[in-house]
Amino acid sequence: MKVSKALTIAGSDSGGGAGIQADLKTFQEFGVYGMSVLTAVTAQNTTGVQGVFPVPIEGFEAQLRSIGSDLKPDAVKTGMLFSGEYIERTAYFIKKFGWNNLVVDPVMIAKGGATLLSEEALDAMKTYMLSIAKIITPNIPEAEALTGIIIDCKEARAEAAKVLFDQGADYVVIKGGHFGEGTYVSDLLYNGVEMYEFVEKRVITKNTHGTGCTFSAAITAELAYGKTAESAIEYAKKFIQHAIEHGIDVGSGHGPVNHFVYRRIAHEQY
Ligand SMILES: Nc1ncnc2c1ncn2[C@@H]1O[C@H](COP(=O)(O)OP(=O)(O)OP(=O)(O)O)[C@@H](O)[C@H]1O
Ligand SMILES: Cc1ncc(COP(=O)(O)O)c(N)n1
Repeated sequence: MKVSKALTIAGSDSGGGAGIQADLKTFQEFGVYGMSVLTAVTAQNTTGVQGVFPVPIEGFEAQLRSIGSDLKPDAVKTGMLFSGEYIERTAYFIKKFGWNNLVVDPVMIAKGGATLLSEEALDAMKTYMLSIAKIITPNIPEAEALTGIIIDCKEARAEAAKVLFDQGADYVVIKGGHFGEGTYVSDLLYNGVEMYEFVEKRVITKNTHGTGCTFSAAITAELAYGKTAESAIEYAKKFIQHAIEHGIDVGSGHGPVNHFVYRRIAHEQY
């Protein structure tokens, strides 16, 4: 049986809602064969991050080599890359193995405020990752950090999208989860020519752990199937909306979004 294959290069979330776990669950939901390379292990649950433990760099590189020497992902995503050194090595191996369809989710800070990317890594993210990214999916604070633009209105968000495009990504998606408290939440897509807005109703819920990881994993799964960037983003937006609407009540803090939402809805009909 021939299957589409996707690789995630990211950190582990022991709580299972974000990071590698969110990515693999999402790939599975899309029927895509998932592979993973771990940058760091986080001790984490719905209340926050209790510790961050990087995988030794030799172990990190060994995972990339193992995949590159045997398996060819149809699409790749990056999440928590931990530091400039891991970023530089990630870009090197992606180029060396000729992996295409790269989605860069420039994870920097967890929802609870824990740092997942060291400050010195900002330049490495711009230098190494943006130039090879097909799609970059920053949230508002990440787009601000990468561009130096304060995003307090739609015009500023569009300006930041142009700057990120000029830094090398083919498609820039600036997510709007952190954009005000309005009735709607909108993500902006810029492809170098036009700006598109994807708008959905804002879901009032505390269960939003892993929204960004799940959204970018869904885009990656669609790219692995050979979909265009535009249609991958459009479908991923619908997927994350369902996943947030059906968020899971586990733990005492921010529960995760629901990665198996389609199957669960199907089961509830019986
Ligand atoms: N309350 C909400 N209702 C509907 N959609 C939302 C909500 N919050 C976030 N989203 C959507 O979820 C996706 C992820 O957006 P967000 O801005 O939360 O990313 P993020 O901050 O990177 O996520 P994370 O906090 O997991 O790192 C986007 O498509 C965004 O529009
Ligand atoms: C390992 C890892 N990667 C990414 C996130 C961001 O997700 P969130 O902002 O929803 O906590 C996280 N918390 N942990």
